[in-house]
Amino acid sequence: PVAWGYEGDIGPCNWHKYFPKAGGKRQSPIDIDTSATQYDGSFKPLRIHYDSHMCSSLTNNGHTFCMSVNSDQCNLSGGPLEDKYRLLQFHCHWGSDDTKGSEHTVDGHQYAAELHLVHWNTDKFKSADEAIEKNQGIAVLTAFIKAGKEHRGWNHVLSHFKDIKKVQGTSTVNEDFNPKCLLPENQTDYWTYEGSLTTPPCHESVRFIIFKEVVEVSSEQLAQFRSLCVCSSRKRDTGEDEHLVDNFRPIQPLNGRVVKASFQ
Ligand SMILES: CCN[C@H]1CN(CCOC)S(=O)(=O)c2sc(S(N)(=O)=O)cc21
Ligand SMILES: [Zn+2]
Repeated sequence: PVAWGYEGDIGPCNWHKYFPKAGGKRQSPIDIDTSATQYDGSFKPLRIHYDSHMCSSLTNNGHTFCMSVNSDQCNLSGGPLEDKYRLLQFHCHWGSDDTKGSEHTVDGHQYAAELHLVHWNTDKFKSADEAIEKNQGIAVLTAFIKAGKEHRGWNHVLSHFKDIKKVQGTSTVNEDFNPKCLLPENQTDYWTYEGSLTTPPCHESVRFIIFKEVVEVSSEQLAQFRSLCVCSSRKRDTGEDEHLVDNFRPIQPLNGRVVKASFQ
């Protein structure tokens, strides 16, 4: 597999050389210009049904932490979606300080981090591997994160970070944890548009559903995100491990796409 990253020669400006879809016309992330969004009154209520008795595993894949979920009881439907989608994994993107880190921006404002809950279309496809390459294959529930009061739900995930400090570190999470607790209270107000995976291979298969309400976590919790190492490449001349920061892709051209809003 081709190495890619977020800085230097293997950074986002060169992804298209090895991953041609990264130069496509419906790439993500984008800036949400709230003056240009279009209200769509036809959306049905979003249905987010997650159970909490699910075994999952937390991995440091060298680009972010990834909580893989293997419960067929975690489903998403309704809203702008025509089909039923199953939760595959969730992860986050963040920056080296609280002033940057989200992938999408709102009227040019970048948040400290961004949560992605990745789902695949089980009505249309037989496997996630098939769905990730196909139009309407993936739906990503997205919540912005800012520094504020401590988020107790996140501690269930962060408590496992010591086991995944190194790349390819994996920890099995068997506790009673429901990822729904990571979402904002208001789940009726969101923006949605058709885009892509924000990492290589950047398949143009993603429907993004982005909540308007921002979730708060403490600065200490954000610092724990940044404690994860890339560690796969050489140690800096200071001998310290390279840390996994600024793992957000820059915003991409809208190319005429319209961002729909579920609210007026
Ligand atoms: C580091 C690799 N990230 C990707 C891994 N997967 C695709 C598998 O490619 C072979 S995936 O479908 O789970 C997703 S969703 C997603 S984002 N940031 O758009 O929500 C990125 C990826
Ligand atoms: Zn992501």
